[in-house]
Formats: sequence, C-alpha cells, structure tokens
Amino acid sequence: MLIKICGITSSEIAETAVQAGADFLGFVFAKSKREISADQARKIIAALPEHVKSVGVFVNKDVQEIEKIARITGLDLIQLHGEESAETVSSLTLPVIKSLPGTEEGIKKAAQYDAASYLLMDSPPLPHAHGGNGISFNWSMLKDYTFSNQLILAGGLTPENVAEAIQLVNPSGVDVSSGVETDGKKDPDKIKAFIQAAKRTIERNR
Ligand SMILES: O=C(O)c1ccccc1N[C@@H]1O[C@H](COP(=O)(O)O)[C@@H](O)[C@H]1O
Repeated sequence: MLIKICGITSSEIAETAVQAGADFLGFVFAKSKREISADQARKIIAALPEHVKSVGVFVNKDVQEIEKIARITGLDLIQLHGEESAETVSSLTLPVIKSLPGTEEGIKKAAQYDAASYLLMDSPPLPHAHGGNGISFNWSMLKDYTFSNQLILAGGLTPENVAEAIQLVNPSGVDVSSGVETDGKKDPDKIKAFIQAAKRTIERNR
C-alpha cells in the first residue's frame, strides 16, 4: 500500500517525508495555501530518490498547461482534483490519479475513468477549495465497491484515524495534507506519526 503526503512546499519537508517512508509526494499547482511554483517544485523533485514519485495536483487546468508543468518539473504522476472529463484523463501522457467525491454520485462516476491508474476518493469540494480541506466522509460507503482502478483514500485523514480508515476500506493507498499540519504548516512529527500508523496497520493486516 502506498502513502502520499500532499502539499509539499520545501526540501526539508520533502526530506522528512522521504526518510519516514512516503511513496508519493504531492505538489499543488492550483489555488491553495499550499500552491508551489514550477521552479520551486523542480528543485525539490530533482533531489528525490528514484523510488519516491512526484505527483502534480491540478484543478480544472488545460491539458497543455498540465503537460508543460509536468515537463518543467519532472513529475511522475498527475492528480486531477476538479471536474475533469474522462477525455482529459485519456489525453495526458503520464499516469493519472483522478479524484472523485466520496458520495453515491461520485462512486457512480468512477466507471467513466477506466483510463486513470488510480481513483482517489475525497470529501466533496467546498465552494472555495477543491481539496486539502481536512474533512472526512463516510468511508464505510466504499467497503462494498470494487473499482477497476487502484483506490486511494483521502479526506481528513490524520495520524489518529488512518489505521481505522485502512481497516475499513483496505485501499491501495492513503493521501493526507491537512492532517499532518500544525497551524497550517507541515509538521515533521505528524508526518512521521502518520506514516508509522499507516505502515503498522498494513503490517498487521498482512
Ligand atoms: O492540498 C491542497 O491544498 C489541495 C488543493 C487543491 C486540490 C487538492 C488538494 N489536496 C488534496 O486534497 C485531498 C484531501 O486533503 P486533506 O488531507 O483532507 O487536507 C488530498 O487528496 C490532497 O492530495
């Protein structure tokens, strides 16, 4: 199971997450307090070890713009966190993580996104923010579904609740942003605690 830490804005926090055992690091190229420039992201990504993959997070951006940022920064995967179509997913040249709201309607839409390597279930967007809101949804609604894509669970995960979420949903991955922050900034101790809690649960479930 993979662990993604999202909203990386510094080399120090990237290094902390890598040392703690993160598999994916997320870089937000969308309106957010965690937004990062392509130039800053490029420098951080260039220093990542081969086994840690960089994910660019986009919200309703043009394919050309996404591809341009991916080229400049050296991204490994693209996360589409808005209302992007199945055609947009298919036209991207990198593997895609497509987010959908964790609602009955969101689950129904999943079938359209066969071309995505991963589906990411998050709480529904707020009017002013598509993601990174620290809000959970009813995870148990995912228990009875099997998706053709690998499932990443997100939305309000924390070091305290990630074990319960993994037990309940058994996803292919978990993704966190707000839950590893203190006063709006990434907190190294919370990142370590989150990754430890997730890994401990995975080990126990083996
Ligand atoms: O992290 C952000 O700022 C962000 C901005 C725009 C779209 C997505 C964003 N992050 C993703 O949101 C979910 C949930 O985050 P949280 O843990 O509830 O804060 C997660 O998939 C992030 O990758």
